[in-house]
Amino acid sequence: MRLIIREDPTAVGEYIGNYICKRINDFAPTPERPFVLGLPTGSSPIPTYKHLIKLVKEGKLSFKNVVTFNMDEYVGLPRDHPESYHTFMFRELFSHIDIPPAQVNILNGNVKNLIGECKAYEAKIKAMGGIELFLGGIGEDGHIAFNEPGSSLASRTRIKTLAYDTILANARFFNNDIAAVPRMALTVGVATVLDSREVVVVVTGQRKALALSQAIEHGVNHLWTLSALQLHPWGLIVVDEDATAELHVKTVKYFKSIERVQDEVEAMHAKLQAEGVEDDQVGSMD
Ligand SMILES: O=P(O)(O)OC[C@H]1O[C@](O)(CO)[C@@H](O)[C@@H]1O
Repeated sequence: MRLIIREDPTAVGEYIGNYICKRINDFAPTPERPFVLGLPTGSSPIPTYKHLIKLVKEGKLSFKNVVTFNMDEYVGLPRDHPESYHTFMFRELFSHIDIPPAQVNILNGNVKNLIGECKAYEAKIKAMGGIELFLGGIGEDGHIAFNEPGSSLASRTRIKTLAYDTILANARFFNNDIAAVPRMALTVGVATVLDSREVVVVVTGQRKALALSQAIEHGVNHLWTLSALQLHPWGLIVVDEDATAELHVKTVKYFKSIERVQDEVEAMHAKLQAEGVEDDQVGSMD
């Protein structure tokens, strides 16, 4: 796992936006072989989305051959509600880029058969050949997507009852009316995220600092589901200075030293891939 530290949320968004841009361009997607991208909602990814929009407008990036799968959606909130994740994604990203709407996948929390919806979502991800890069956000309790504390680390897309902490945190999007926040969501599972070939997680702000330290300085456990990223060979967390507030100085120093050689490792990885060496022979970048 790698940890990249940037000054503030804007710099974090620029880093992740450029990173995703490079991954998509290196992949050279076509209609027959699209780049499959997982995406989150929340306030943390907004600077990344702003930067991706800028790159598309500058002609440096195209989503024409990108297929997206969102992490989660509330249950029972109308699709056109201003706080549905469907509305959020079109408002913050999809309406400003060149992605064909048919290539956007977002769970539908308004169907009768919610279990069927979740199974079909997993099947569609599989049919697309799996997710190339999953960008994720976390909650203050360390949940990734809506995999609340106590979620199985082997979980798949399913219905999830939101933790009270999450309902409180998300009330800010519902005029601080706790009663207006949906109680349930559909979410990809921890295992769905870990199945992706690469996972990038954005963590900004001091209120996420405890979750970050629990996820990277302690063992893998189901109470801080982001900690499962330790099991992934290609995990990257990009944070701002505020989010490092609970980390040990030696942890910060360690990851900063890794970043210094990051470019060399990436160059080596690209060279080995060009020579046809499989990913698992290359090893991780931690
Ligand atoms: O970035 P914010 O606003 O803290 O929101 C994070 C929330 O968004 C989510 O990514 C929901 O998809 C959750 O992981 C988390 O609850």
